[in-house]
Amino acid sequence: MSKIALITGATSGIGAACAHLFAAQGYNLILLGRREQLLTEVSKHLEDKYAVEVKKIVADVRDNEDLSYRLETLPQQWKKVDVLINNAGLSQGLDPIDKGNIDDWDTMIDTNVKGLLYTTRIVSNWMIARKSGHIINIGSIAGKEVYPNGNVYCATKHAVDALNKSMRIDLLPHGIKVTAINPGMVETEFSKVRFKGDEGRAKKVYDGLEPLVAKDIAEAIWFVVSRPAHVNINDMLIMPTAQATGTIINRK
Ligand SMILES: NC(=O)C1=CN([C@@H]2O[C@H](COP(=O)(O)OP(=O)(O)OC[C@H]3O[C@@H](n4cnc5c(N)ncnc54)[C@H](OP(=O)(O)O)[C@@H]3O)[C@@H](O)[C@H]2O)C=CC1
Ligand SMILES: CC(=O)[C@H](N)C(=O)O
Repeated sequence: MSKIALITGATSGIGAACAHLFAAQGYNLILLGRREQLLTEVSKHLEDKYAVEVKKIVADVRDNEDLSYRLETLPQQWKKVDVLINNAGLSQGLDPIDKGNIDDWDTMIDTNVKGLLYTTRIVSNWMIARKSGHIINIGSIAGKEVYPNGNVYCATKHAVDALNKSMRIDLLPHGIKVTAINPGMVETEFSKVRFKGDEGRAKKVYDGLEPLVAKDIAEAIWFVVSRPAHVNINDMLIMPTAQATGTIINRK
């Protein structure tokens, strides 16, 4: 029987790259995101290419009622989730604390922290019932340090760091592995979303350096997931060679 991975934020970037890699390894997938068309395209491509089964969940992780309904009404065999990748997340804006947009703050907190909690609350119970599972939380270098104007995004990723450590303690008696993957600069839709569609500004973020690509992070996640049963990698920080900290970057 094939293993199952549930990936939130699977319509682009790191989540979509994980979907590809896990499908290539023969995993059946539950893919979650808000953009239905992209979810359909990714799912169809993977089903055709790798002959795996894919369940799509078009949902917003901020909406606990709808998310719970969609997860709890999955057929029983789809609740045997082996790997949960809590990846859905975003940054909105890059402003000093006195000028921040309150709606952006709410969006980041509701998605990056509360959405991750809502998903974990449900899926961890499925894992506890089977006394096995692996939860991968996508944090960030922004969860290890802060950078100018990163304030609320950094706070949400520090919260992910704390939750990752807490989850490992709480789920320890149940044999569930918990790992944080903390990327530096990865060229995805991340900066386009942060700058609200301003492609020029988004591109500038990666000027003069070779950033990570989503596949680099997916490969690290696969490495973590494919360790022997007695090995857990607690925390991984992955940066482009040209990036030393959140803001110290060697640009050519
Ligand atoms: N790129 C980078 O430099 C870094 C990224 N990260 C983290 O990696 C994770 C993935 O980001 P990345 O791949 O780079 O960026 P992308 O913007 O390419 O992907 C983000 C994904 O999250 C999904 N998402 C966003 N909001 C919601 C929501 N409310 N409900 C459900 N899904 C949602 C998006 O899907 P949809 O819009 O269809 O809902 C999309 O699939 C995030 O947690 C991000 O914070 C961490 C460090 C660095
Ligand atoms: C600084 C980073 O590497 C990260 N992509 C972020 O912008 O938080």
